[in-house]
Amino acid sequence: MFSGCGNVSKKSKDRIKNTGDIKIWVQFSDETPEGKAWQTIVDNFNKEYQGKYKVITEYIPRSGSGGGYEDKVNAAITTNSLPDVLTLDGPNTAAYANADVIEPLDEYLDDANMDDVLDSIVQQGTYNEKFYAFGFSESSVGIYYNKQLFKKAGIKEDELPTLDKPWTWNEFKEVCQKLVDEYELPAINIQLASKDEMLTYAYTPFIWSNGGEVVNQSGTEALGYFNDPKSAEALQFIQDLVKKGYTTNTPIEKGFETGKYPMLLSGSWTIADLNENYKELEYGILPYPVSNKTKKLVSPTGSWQVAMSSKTKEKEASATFIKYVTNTESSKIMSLGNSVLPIRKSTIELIKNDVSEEMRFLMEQNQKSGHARPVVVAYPQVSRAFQQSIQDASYYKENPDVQKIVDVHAEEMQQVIDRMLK
Ligand SMILES: OC[C@H]1O[C@H](O[C@H]2O[C@H](CO)[C@@H](O)[C@H](O)[C@H]2O)[C@H](O)[C@@H](O)[C@@H]1O
Repeated sequence: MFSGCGNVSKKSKDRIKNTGDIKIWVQFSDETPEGKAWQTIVDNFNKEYQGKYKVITEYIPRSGSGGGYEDKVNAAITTNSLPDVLTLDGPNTAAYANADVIEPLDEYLDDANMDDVLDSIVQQGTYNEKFYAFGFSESSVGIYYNKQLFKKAGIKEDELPTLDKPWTWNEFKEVCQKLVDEYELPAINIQLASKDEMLTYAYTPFIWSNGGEVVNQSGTEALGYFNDPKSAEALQFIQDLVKKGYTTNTPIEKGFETGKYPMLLSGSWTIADLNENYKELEYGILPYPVSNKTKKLVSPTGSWQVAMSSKTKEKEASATFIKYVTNTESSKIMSLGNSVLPIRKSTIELIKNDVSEEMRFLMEQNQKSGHARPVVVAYPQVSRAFQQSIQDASYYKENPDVQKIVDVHAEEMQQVIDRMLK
């Protein structure tokens, strides 16, 4: 009898808590273009579902080193205090799903028109054949260049690379030399100083372009892949850029934006920043430089996603919001507001005439050469080892032997992968 009473009272407690209000954590600030676009979507949702569901967002920006948000999520996992819905980066899906932090969404998606969603978004959110996390934007990275600095250094518009004829690594180095000779400053900020996921995200395409890999297809082997000479050659390319003074791991703050550096390696969201805060800058975007040997263009994809905490009591409300933030209209608001790539074919159709030439270029590059980061349960640790190997390579005086660097870090990756697979 006692136990019966206990159950009834627990159930009714759950019902009382089941109010339709949901809390969501996001990894950006409400003052950024992304935060503003997000709040518009949330306001629209709250209006449409007034009286039924209500979303409250907590904005927890990632710090410069990529921590902040992730640290808070990790702490909440241990104290069982995650919100109903949380954001997570695309390549972390396997780690979160494997640890049962997030809930599969498949049973809620019958009316979500999933055929309209880009394959890259479905793939990054899928683990063990279940769909766990829904990307709310897609991404791409390119080489931003300052039109005036290029012109003054004698680099003509018709010499610039295209998606069909990108610069090889050697051609890219020749251009860097020309710019360094002219301006006596590094030619490009490749964001080495970010020391976070940006390094894995932006530099793995160099490895793939050269025919290398970080891990094998099934994500079980790093040894023999990350330390294959083809992968090492890509790190050598990056080390050479630092060694020759073409780039630096201690760049001037906002050096490209303020017209000092001729080039910047960055994602599509930089378009929003430049258009808003550096209106004077005349810039364009160029494709990734390609391996001298293969000449294969590869660019990064992947983006932040929304997922339902496996502990939420508000499953219907959470799923309804996740579908809302990823529908055609919300994807349009996010893409135009934060200059990020759409996640749906219908959104691409809807906005293709409204986006800038630079954005259209990145959308095309994405279709032609986009490559997702590997699906590995130990992704966070593998990525950290990758980032460390880049850091090591960039300190070329201390670590001149790139093969040695990849040998050490491939071993480190293998150890964490093996531990996870046990
Ligand atoms: O503004 C869109 C997003 O831009 C960043 O994320 C992108 O770069 C990350 C590497 O730094 C990469 O891991 C992620 O998959 C890309 O979408 C930023 O870190 C995000 O907070 C932001 O939503």
